[in-house]
Amino acid sequence: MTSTLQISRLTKRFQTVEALRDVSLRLELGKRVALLGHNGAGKSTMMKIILGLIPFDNGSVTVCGSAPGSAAARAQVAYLPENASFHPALTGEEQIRYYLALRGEDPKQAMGLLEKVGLAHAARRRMGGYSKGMRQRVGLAQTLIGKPRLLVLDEPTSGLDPVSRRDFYDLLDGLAADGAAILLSSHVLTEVEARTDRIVILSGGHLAAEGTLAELRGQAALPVVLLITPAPGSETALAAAFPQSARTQDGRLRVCCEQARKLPLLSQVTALGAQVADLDVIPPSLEDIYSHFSRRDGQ
Ligand SMILES: Nc1ncnc2c1ncn2[C@@H]1O[C@H](COP(=O)(O)OP(=O)(O)OP(=O)(O)O)[C@@H](O)[C@H]1O
Repeated sequence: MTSTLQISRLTKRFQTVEALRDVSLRLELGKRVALLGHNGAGKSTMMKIILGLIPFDNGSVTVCGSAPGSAAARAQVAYLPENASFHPALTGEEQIRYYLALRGEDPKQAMGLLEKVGLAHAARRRMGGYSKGMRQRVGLAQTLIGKPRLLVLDEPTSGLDPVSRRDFYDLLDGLAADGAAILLSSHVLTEVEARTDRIVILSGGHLAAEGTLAELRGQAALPVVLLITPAPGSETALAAAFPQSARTQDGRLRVCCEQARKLPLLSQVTALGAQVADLDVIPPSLEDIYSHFSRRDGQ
């Protein structure tokens, strides 16, 4: 697979603070990668280095095969800051036309780009009257100029309502399907869990974990939870069958088990036949996994 971003043993210091330490990462075309980490973990520093805005001390970084900040790299990369701000007197269309002209592209593409982010209906309204979600869409339209191969998005959904968040991720899905690689930071783990391909956890400037959700689950080896609903009249028998269980407020039995014990336990539950009304198997969430890797690092 083609790699749009290759980071190898990257280290960056700010005076006495080691913002990034020995971080290695690869980002493939068409992949959506979430960059997670506590405040101060090094996410923005990594993004600034990828964009060529600040130098680094050690290691190597290549963006589509070129040095970050070089003309070749900048032609392939787009960036959306967390709080994109625009002149309130300009319309969305005027703003995008302006950016297109700056990039040496035909300003006539503006409406097409705004249409792509679902903002064509408001393109001729002044941005002073736009909601936060609409401004984020203008920001995203700006990132699409010149069909970049790498999109770097700093907390792109912060401040958006649930529907706007979902729409935003739908847009990202389309861009990734068209072949763009997307690196986004977020503190909203539930949306990241469902809408990205790989997860990178930075902790205190180093790479605490990296992989698909399934891979991180495997590495963390956290327990699985089984929620067993007893059939009416079988509550006592089931509680006796699973002495390690705890009863939930809604009357279900909660059993925690290691991954390796999951299948034997499921067999035990199914063997109880009609005594069991229902069963839910709950794997560890990204929040559990994130806490695990962060705690392991003392964060
Ligand atoms: N220009 C700077 N000068 C000095 N220290 C800095 C500078 N920029 C970042 N740092 C330090 O580097 C570390 C990483 O900061 P960074 O902004 O990359 O974190 P972050 O993960 O983006 O955090 P947040 O989620 O709060 O945005 C922090 O300790 C921060 O104080």
